[in-house]
Amino acid sequence: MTVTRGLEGIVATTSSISSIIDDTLTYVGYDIDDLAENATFEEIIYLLWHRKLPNKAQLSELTQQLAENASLPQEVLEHFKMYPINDVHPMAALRSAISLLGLYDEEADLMDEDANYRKAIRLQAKIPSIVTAFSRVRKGLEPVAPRTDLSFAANFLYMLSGEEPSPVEEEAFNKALVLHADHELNASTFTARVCVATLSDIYSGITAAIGALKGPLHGGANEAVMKMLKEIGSVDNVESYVNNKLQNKEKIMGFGHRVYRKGDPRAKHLKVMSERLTNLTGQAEYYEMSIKIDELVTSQKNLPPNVDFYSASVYHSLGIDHDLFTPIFAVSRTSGWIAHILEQYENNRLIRPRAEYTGPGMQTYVPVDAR
Ligand SMILES: CC(=O)SCCNC(=O)CCNC(=O)[C@H](O)C(C)(C)COP(=O)(O)OP(=O)(O)OC[C@H]1O[C@@H](n2cnc3c(N)ncnc32)[C@H](O)[C@@H]1OP(=O)(O)O
Ligand SMILES: O=C([O-])CC(=O)C(=O)O
Repeated sequence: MTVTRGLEGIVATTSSISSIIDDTLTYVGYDIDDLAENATFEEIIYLLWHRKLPNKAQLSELTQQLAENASLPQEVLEHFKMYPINDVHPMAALRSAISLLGLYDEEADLMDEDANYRKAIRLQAKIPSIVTAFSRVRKGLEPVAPRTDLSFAANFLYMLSGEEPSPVEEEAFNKALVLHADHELNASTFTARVCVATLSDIYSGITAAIGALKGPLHGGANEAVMKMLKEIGSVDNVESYVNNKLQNKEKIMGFGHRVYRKGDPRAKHLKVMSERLTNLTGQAEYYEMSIKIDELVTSQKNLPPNVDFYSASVYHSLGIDHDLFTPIFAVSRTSGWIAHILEQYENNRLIRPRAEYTGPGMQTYVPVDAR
């Protein structure tokens, strides 16, 4: 047996959703740079699920379906009040709430294509309501009902704060959603595909994916980056902090990637946004610390920043609580997870690799009294 630790370089499936070739990321053949500058997140959802950009009528139908399905069952809202609220990480709350949502979907176990598409809409529509409602309930505030006249991005920020975002905030948040939507066979997407390849349901697949995204080597890195920036505190402390970490062979969060070698193409868009938003909100120090960390880690370790690095200061500038950064990643990535889950169902085979056994050789059972 040849063991490939971490499945590095192993091609485990075919997919027509997104690709990373020579450090270029495309969704269904469209360059991420083009999409980041021009597309709305609603268009991206349609693109990933249908493998083509929507025309006006298709886009307005999807937008309407998302708006109509955004409300949460009262039972899910009530459930938040039962959590040990101060101790619960929003990713754990989200993982639990998505699983719970499945209990209130009468079609949860229906596996036909149309039912799965209806569930896809419901999940994508409700996940922003879950994240924002949890965030408010834990602060003792009432959830804000979704509006039907706002874009997906604006609605999220509105439900979070209760105030309509400015055009600059809406544009930045939309771009962040577009950039995080899909990424080939990353760990959480692979998890979703492994789960549903047993012919389990879509709620189980998304719940499993959220669990995988939560870890700091994957989506959890954006929150860890913000923690690092707070810990460093000022530009003057960056050099000693980074040198110390690297000397101790500790990882700097937000750097490195399993697939990209020259750099993550999404990071440059977030870097531009970080500069703009930190300046606009009088928090330029966060951008200045970030670029200094970037210079040091890139020059000393040849490790460029990934999508999680500059997104931290972007979300911070938008006034978002730091432990909501990874749930926001999940709100966007749900579009990609769903696309992959539906693709897996279309051409399914159980995913079941092997392990090389390294335990003891054959042993004889000894009854407990004789041990
Ligand atoms: C959305 C996303 O999931 S993007 C990734 C988000 N995760 C992070 O930002 C966490 C920090 N980065 C990392 O832990 C890694 O770079 C990963 C997990 C992203 C990729 O991991 P792998 O491909 O398995 O690389 P691996 O962890 O084996 O690292 C290879 C070498 O680079 C070093 N390295 C990798 N990333 C970093 C880092 N961020 N800081 C310092 N050193 C690093 C490792 O220490 C290792 O060095 P060694 O060969 O001297 O032991
Ligand atoms: O592809 C990966 O391994 C991680 C990543 O960048 C993502 O999921 O966006």
